[in-house]
Amino acid sequence: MVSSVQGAFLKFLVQMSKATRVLEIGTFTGYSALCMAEGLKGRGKEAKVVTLEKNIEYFKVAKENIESSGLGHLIELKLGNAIDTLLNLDNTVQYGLIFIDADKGNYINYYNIVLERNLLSDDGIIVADNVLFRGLVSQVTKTKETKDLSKISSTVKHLHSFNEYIANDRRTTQVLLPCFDGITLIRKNF
Ligand SMILES: C[S@@+](CC[C@H](N)C(=O)[O-])C[C@H]1O[C@@H](n2cnc3c(N)ncnc32)[C@H](O)[C@@H]1O
Repeated sequence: MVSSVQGAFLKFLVQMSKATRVLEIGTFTGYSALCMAEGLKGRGKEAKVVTLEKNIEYFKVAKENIESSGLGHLIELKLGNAIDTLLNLDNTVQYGLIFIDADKGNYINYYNIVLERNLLSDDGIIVADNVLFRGLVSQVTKTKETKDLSKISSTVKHLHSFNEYIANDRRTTQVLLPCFDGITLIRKNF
């Protein structure tokens, strides 16, 4: 779950962007969805955070939190595996900000589906969380030199692969901010 400062940062990004639609991959208790919904206030009837969660217990907790927040009209929860949900989302609707914060092994898949299905608006940004994972991601590069990657967790390896993958992807421009747990901002190239 994002910290309160990161929540304020997400709200700020939504306010700065022209987004009326925000897509979140990974709801948990709904905290970051609520922060981003705060940033959508005053953006009209179309304004919505669509947030995806596969775990029914977290989904129920998030639903309760969102309903009691007074921001329920700005948030739509979708239960299910995010890959399936993304593949079935109406792609005539584009999102101005897409926050990737679910299972790290699927970050590359989420990124590719978002771009291939054209879910990101032309002036939109993708925000990917935990890309430095407690500073451990840098260990992958160091350990590669000694060739002993067995002690590195799969989460950390997945995030390293994601960082390398997007850095080599000519479809987008990215900036990795070494704040919070590492956060990358990504926009489309033309
Ligand atoms: C780090 S938490 C999200 C935290 C939330 N964004 C926040 O800051 O308040 C990640 C969430 O993604 C969900 N998740 C993991 N894999 C998923 C998948 N394949 N599809 C949908 N949700 C998934 C987990 O159940 C968990 O609730």
